Amino acid sequence: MDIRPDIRLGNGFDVHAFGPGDHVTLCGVDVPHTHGLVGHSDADVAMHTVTDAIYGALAMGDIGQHFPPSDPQWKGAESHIFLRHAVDLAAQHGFAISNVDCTLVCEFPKIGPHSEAMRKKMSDIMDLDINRISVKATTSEKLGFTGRSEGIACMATCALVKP
Ligand SMILES: Nc1ccn([C@@H]2O[C@H](COP(=O)(O)O)[C@@H](O)[C@H]2O)c(=O)n1
Ligand SMILES: C[C@@]1(CO)OP(=O)(O)OP(=O)(O)OC[C@H]1O
Repeated sequence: MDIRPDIRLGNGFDVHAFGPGDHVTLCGVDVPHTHGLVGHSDADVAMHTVTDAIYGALAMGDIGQHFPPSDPQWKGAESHIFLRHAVDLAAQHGFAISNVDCTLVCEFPKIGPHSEAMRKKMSDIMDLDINRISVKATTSEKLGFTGRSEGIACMATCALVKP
């Protein structure tokens, strides 16, 4: 008999381009900025990335398969809908989320002053202790599309456990 707990790791990656606007929404927090982010939904690149990491850990597709960008239902949608769907899907399959770690890549806006609010927001949406949620940031040293401030990229890792 296999008595090991079932542990699953998933990763996520997403990019959204800057466009007109005066703020970006990251992890559900509105951060004032010189530009907005372009997307079919609210373009919350961080929340999409964490959502995809959970789907990845479950080996159950990706955000675009669950919420097709061709479906007008999701136009302008708030991304907590997608994240909560992934969390509920994990629970339906007997998994608890152990932890989430995400890294935003952009020169601006600076994430540090907002990271606690972002962790708190994700904690509330996921019903997960804030100490299990990490939000980090790095520049790409002015290299590449993030370095040219053409958009924001995000990477995330998620661990699921089935006791
Ligand atoms: N958008 C960002 C980018 C970076 N930070 C913080 O600055 C630190 C140094 O960034 P480097 O890319 O020069 O290594 C980084 O560790 C973050 O703490 C940020 O808050 N927002
Ligand atoms: C979130 C969805 C919803 O239609 O649209 P976008 O906001 O464009 O975001 P993306 O990261 O490209 O993922 C695809 C879609 O599922």
